[in-house]
Amino acid sequence: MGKSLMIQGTASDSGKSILVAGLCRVLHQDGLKVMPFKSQNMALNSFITLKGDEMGRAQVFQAEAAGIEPDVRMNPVLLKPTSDRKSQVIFNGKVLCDMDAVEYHEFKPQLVEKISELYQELLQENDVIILEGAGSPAEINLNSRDIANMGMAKIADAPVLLVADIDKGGVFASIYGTIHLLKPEERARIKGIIINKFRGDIALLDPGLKMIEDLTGVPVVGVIPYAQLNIEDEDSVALSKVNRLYNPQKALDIAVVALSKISNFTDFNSLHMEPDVSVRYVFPGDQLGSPDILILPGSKNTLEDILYLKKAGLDHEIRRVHHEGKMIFGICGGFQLLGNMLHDPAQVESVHGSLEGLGLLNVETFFETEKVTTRVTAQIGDDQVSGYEIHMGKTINHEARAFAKITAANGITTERLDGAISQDRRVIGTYLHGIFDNSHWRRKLLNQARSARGLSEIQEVTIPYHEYKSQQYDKLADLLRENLDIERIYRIINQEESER
Ligand SMILES: NC(=O)CC[C@H](N)C(=O)O
Repeated sequence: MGKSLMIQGTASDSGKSILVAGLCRVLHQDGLKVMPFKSQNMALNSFITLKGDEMGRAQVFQAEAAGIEPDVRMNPVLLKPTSDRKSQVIFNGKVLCDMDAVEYHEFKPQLVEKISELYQELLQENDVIILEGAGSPAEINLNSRDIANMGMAKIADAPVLLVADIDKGGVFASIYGTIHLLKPEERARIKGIIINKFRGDIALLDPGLKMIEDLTGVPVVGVIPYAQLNIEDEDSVALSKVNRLYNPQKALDIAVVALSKISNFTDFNSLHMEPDVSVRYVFPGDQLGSPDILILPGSKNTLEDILYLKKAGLDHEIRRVHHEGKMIFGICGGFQLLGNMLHDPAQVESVHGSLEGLGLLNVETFFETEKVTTRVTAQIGDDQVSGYEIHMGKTINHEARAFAKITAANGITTERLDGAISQDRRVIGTYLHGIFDNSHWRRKLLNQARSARGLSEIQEVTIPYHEYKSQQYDKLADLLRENLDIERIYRIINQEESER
């Protein structure tokens, strides 16, 4: 029977996901069978498992850090916001329906039993499960029906480590306030405090650590310095911190349009590994300039995003970049945006009915009520690539060329075409998320952009993305081993820490 440890935060973006990934790596390195778990995720950035189930992205990189294949049971509930009020509710990898916040709050008690059965199953299969909370456990208006923080800690009977972000300021108040807003039995679960994203002199911090320990009766088990690691983050809180400027020391300028409902922005993480590439995100009001490759990413709401692009004047700007002879690349929602028309008669995504797209690809998209979630293998020229599809839209290609030939979907051999390429070959659209993670094909595409600029091609292919990520997880584990009292954390996991 496995053991549990839960990481909760004093706020969103305090570093819970990364900490869970790092602890998964530490335990994995120590030879334990460890699995990440988050009962409920709210994110547009999702992933498709080998079985074709959809789950949150954070548990995917945590699973990689733990050295295991992502499994939908690691994230039973995924909420994908479709508008400011509604979310698509995904349970165990499949869409249940759209609900607003009140409907979901009413529905939650039905989930408790299911989640707890599933959790027991996972405990049987693992030595340790590291759970991640959501936001803060002190949302006192919602706590009666909580399944994400203390509600889940109770189901799992998990000791909790509370992480707080010192970079934001107010760290002691947020720790003290969070702990004191909890009920006594919840408070008793908190066995350690971690201060994250610290920059500065630890000698100055030390007296504060002692004081917060005395005030709360909870030991500080570590202070983690601010570190720059290229590790996938789950939601667009991370996107607001990304680079918005071209790094002129790099030969190729790749610009990704930051759509309002951007999904799967992790599609572009592997591009950061390339020595000749600068990746920047373009928000409304930013200069689009003249990028060598302009990328339109996925979108949870393509119709809303075409209106968003038009309102920001980015539609004209994207056409200008095309006229300048640059490459335009659309993935999923981005592919749909490039087409002539978007039709949503059943109001799957929005109430807008039919809208004109950017008109750069002769394709049109119809939104359907059934969602496609597949892991695929495909052929592009002589490259075999892998990727995954997550979409409700179906796109009819009137161009002469497709982008890829799909050869297997969810492990079953198939033959169908994906995507489209324009006549001038400079506009490319595909449904394949994760396409840039294919190192060999990625280099070919980058070389095409180099040739267009008269630059010589680079033959050397960088290390496979999964190897690069593995190195990053090891670095993260080193950072935690240096700055956390790992032995004490093991005692906490084993519930050997004496009661306060
Ligand atoms: N992942 C995406 O980009 C989805 C695109 C679009 N919203 C669809 O469902 O078809």
